[in-house]
Amino acid sequence: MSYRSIFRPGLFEGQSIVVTGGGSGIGRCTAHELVSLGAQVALVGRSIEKVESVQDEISKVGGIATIHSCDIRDEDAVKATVADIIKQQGAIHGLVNNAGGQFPAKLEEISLKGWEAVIKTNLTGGFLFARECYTQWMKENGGGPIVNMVADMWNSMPGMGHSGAARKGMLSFTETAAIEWAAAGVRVNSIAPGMIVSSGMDTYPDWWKDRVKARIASHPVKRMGTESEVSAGIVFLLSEASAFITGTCLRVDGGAPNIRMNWDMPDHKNNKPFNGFHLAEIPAFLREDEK
Ligand SMILES: CCCCCCC/C=C/C(=O)SCCNC(=O)CCNC(=O)[C@H](O)C(C)(C)COP(=O)(O)OP(=O)(O)OC[C@H]1O[C@@H](n2cnc3c(N)ncnc32)[C@H](O)[C@@H]1OP(=O)(O)O
Ligand SMILES: NC(=O)C1=CN([C@@H]2O[C@H](COP(=O)(O)OP(=O)(O)OC[C@H]3O[C@@H](n4cnc5c(N)ncnc54)[C@H](OP(=O)(O)O)[C@@H]3O)[C@@H](O)[C@H]2O)C=CC1
Repeated sequence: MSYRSIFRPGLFEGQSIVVTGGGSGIGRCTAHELVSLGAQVALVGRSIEKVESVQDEISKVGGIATIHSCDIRDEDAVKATVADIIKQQGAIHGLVNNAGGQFPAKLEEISLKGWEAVIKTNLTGGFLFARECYTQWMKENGGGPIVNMVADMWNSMPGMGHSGAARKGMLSFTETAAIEWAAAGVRVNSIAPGMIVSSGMDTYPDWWKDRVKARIASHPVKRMGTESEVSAGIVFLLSEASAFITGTCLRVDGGAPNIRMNWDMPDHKNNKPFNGFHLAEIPAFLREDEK
């Protein structure tokens, strides 16, 4: 993987930045971006093989990455991992709380175990990692930026009820942490990618992938985003360029608003589908001709 960043070389020189979920997709891309800007990174994930392979890529370009196998839902494991990162890297100057995931399913098909697996992955795990980075390092050492991964487009999105609930919770956590930890010099922001081409959706069922493809036609910029477009937003939020920005959420979604609000307007007169959706799919209360 070869990286040429649009940001100023040396932007993160001498900094140690943690990237959870750094073994694939957006996390892997962000790790490369940060290393190309002078940082050393701590890569966290459940699978040691995945973070190890990114560590190899990074060492091939002369960068430094430490690797840490940890399930972010396990409080003791998170405490030990943050301590180990501090021991190995000597400091934590920033945290990218990127690890996350879910499975597409209707609400009635989600078991309690499935619900809790997703809520803990996308809300509790991020809280635990941020809390430990704060208490074990940032609080007493001048603070640092924290970037939390959310997904604004899952607000009320059918098939993503568990993840949407967790991500909205993470937005609220971001706002509260930004206020409580501001005095210690900690900035806390969220980033909300829209539809991004990444390895993350490889395991999703075909009906979901078809649904994503169908959305492209009605997307304002008619394409999905890239991992590096998300990484660029993360880098901005980690950098001094965003020094007065905290407690907010940066959308990287090509202008696609909340999915619930993003109903396509049909061509009523000709009863034709518009932007990929047939009239019959538009709820009656939105149809002008039935008012
Ligand atoms: C049109 C709009 C387009 C929007 C695009 C949005 C694009 C979003 C993309 C991404 O976020 S991609 C990146 C995300 N990456 C992933 O999602 C990775 C894959 N997911 C996971 O790793 C898991 O989902 C997980 C929950 C995070 C893993 O948890 P865990 O390892 O603990 O899971 P399990 O032990 O396997 O299962 C726990 C529990 O969950 C139930 N379950 C799992 N899959 C399903 C399913 N497909 N349907 C229903 N239930 C499921 C599983 O059965 C277990 O419960 P019990 O059966 O034991 O009760
Ligand atoms: N791709 C997209 O369109 C969008 C993605 N997002 C979010 O962006 C983030 C990155 O996604 P993306 O790169 O696409 O997908 P990936 O599935 O490639 O990345 C998710 C990473 O999180 C790690 N992870 C998952 N669960 C845990 C856990 N319990 N403990 C530790 N690590 C964990 C995974 O590693 P391992 O399996 O080894 O633990 C994996 O490396 C996720 O939070 C995702 O939901 C948000 C909006 C859109």
